[in-house]
Amino acid sequence: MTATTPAGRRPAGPGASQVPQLLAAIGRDPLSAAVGLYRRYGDLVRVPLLPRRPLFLLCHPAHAEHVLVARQDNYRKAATYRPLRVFLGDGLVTSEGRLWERQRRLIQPMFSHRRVSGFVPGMVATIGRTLREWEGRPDGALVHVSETMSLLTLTIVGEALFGADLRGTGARVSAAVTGMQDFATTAMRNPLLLPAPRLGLRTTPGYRTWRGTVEAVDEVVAQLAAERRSAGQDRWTGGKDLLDALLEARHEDGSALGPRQLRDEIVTFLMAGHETSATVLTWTCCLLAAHPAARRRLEEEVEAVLSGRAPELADMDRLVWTKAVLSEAMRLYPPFWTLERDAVDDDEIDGVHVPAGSTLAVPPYLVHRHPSAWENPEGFDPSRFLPDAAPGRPRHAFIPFGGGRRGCVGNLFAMLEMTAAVAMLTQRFRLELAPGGVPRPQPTVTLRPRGGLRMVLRHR
Ligand code: HEM
Repeated sequence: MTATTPAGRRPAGPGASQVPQLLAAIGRDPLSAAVGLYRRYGDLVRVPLLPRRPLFLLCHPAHAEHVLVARQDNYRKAATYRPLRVFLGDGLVTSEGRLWERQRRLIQPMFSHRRVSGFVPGMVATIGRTLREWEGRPDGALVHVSETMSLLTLTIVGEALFGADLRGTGARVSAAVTGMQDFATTAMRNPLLLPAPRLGLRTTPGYRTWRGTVEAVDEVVAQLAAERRSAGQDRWTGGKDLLDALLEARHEDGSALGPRQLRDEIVTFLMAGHETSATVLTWTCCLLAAHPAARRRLEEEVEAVLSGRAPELADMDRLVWTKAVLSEAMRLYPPFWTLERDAVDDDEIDGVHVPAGSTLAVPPYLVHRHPSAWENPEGFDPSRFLPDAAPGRPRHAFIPFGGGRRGCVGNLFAMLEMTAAVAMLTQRFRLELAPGGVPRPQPTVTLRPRGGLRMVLRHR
């Protein structure tokens, strides 16, 4: 199949009469629907969802670069993020314009290389504590990998950014985030959402339960802000954390962040900073079990670099295969499997007219499999991420952290915690697939293994 839509031609895609059928398919499984559209029509697909406001599916690395980087000023977070906005408010992920710029300026320094590097000892201690629970389990026990990874990454974010011990409330927050994602996903598939967002949300099944979930998270968040530890001695950095920065921030007129903005930011970081990394760690465990040669190489690297001791910051650069494995897991199962934007003004992509108000979906899941950039795209092959393995690969063929100014602020944080977690897990255990094998991905806001992931624990 030719992937590119020739310039100047009307883009390929289903006709208006096929839209109801397509909406039903999106409702059932949006990932399969996107893959189906790509296979049938190529890498620039136009779907006439609403009159004058079509949906474009863009799967080529050059499209990703166009929307996320080259013409980023013309694109804002899509209306499909509205269900998320109800939960995250105007936090960094969902805000726009000057408000977003101000927040990003305030928060970015907290994620500098120096600051984030300082989190490594705390991350390692938390990972060690989490894995000790598995050490007590008998060989052959079934462990809940996705749940453990979720609690692990939530605990790390809580401690690093908010100086809070979330081990007690963690399971509640984690379950709430999952509930929020499920609801947001159902809402995003509600055909009423785009023309009538409020009605779309209220008519989505589970709306009431979901409001309850939001309130439960709000309680935890309010408690976090109220319990701000003043001494800070037991904080990882020994210095100021994100919560301090938010509490101390002042607008140009000298006023502090209001309680609503503070709440939105905390909820945003609890969500964006934990479920994503947890999902990658979960898929990584699963892929390693399915590819024993890659796992053996990982075990050898971890032994050669660490000789049985805990990882330190200086080791991170030397755990080259470990990081390649994580990148390959993110290529195949990018947590944010689709990124969506609305066009502010008219644009042209590959010679195709994109009217203002169109929604553009750029799915990393499909960009990461585009044959122009990836050989054997469906295969698991971490060596493609070894240094100098693919000098000519377009930069935006790999966009697990998005791109441009709205790219992930926590990417280094995530890479450090995930590298340490995989290395420490490999030192102690080997995880085997339980009957049923590799689960199918479930496209919610993040791409989770359907039904969670349980694996068989083997001690090394
Ligand atoms: C493997 C882990 C992670 C992945 C794959 C990931 C992916 C992404 C992606 C794709 C975006 C852009 C979304 C869009 O363009 O619509 C994003 C934004 C963001 N991420 Fe991450 N993320 C990860 C970990 C983290 C962590 C650990 C944190 C915080 C500690 C974090 C905080 C954020 C925030 C606040 C934004 C919004 C940035 C902005 O719009 O200015 N993420 N992330």
